[in-house]
Amino acid sequence: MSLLEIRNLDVRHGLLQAVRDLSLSVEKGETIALVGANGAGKTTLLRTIAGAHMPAGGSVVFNGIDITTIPAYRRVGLGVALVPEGRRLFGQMSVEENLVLARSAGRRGDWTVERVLEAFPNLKPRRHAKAGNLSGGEQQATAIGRALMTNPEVLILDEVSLGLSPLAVDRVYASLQSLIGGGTTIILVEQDLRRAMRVADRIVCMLEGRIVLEGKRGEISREQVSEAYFGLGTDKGRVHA
Ligand SMILES: Nc1ncnc2c1ncn2[C@@H]1O[C@H](COP(=O)(O)OP(=O)(O)OP(=O)(O)O)[C@@H](O)[C@H]1O
Repeated sequence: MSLLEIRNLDVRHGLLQAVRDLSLSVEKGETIALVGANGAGKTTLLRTIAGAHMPAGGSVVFNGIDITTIPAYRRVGLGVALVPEGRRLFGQMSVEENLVLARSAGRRGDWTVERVLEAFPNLKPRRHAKAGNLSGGEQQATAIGRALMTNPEVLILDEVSLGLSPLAVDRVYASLQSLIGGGTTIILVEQDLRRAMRVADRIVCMLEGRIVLEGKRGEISREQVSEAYFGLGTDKGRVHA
């Protein structure tokens, strides 16, 4: 049984259908990079998995439990954590307070403030700083740390690199790498194709609400992903590389 089974998912924003009849299985310990042009439906898919948006059709099954209609806060308790685009930290609260607050929402587990600070060493001197005064990279690290404090079984990261300097992106990925190596299941949206293809076990490319290409790292080329990204050569439907 896969950790996450998305079946025939339809998601709408009013009249606009952002996700169309989408099915995807995610195995335990896998890292999936979701790529695709602006408006392809990536954020909508992640938010629907996390329960921030309800689908019009289809189902989301996590650990064998149908969570399709379960509210977001209860999904956190089941082990689903989303790091949203824009990070959404409590700006007037310190890094530590943001982290501690998340713990009560999540599952029991090994993540502590100390462990997050070990995973993201650049946060150590900023522990008592207000989140609103942090750099973009420090905010992203705090947002990921906050998600980790819920002891997730699947960590969902939207636009990991958005608005960060190359150095800050390197730092965030260096920390993520230890999680990826440690068996945490990760679904991430990454605009930088080269980085996505370096970090993920599997690349999933979306176009206009559908998956048009998916393949394991090493079995899929950048050219294939680029073509799918722009909708070239995908008239045959979903392609498994
Ligand atoms: N709250 C909303 N209300 C109305 N339409 C929305 C809303 N959120 C997204 N959409 C529309 O749904 C479609 C999919 O958007 P979504 O943000 O999921 O795509 P994306 O692949 O994450 O794009 P981006 O890379 O630009 O974030 C787009 O056409 C977008 O305009």
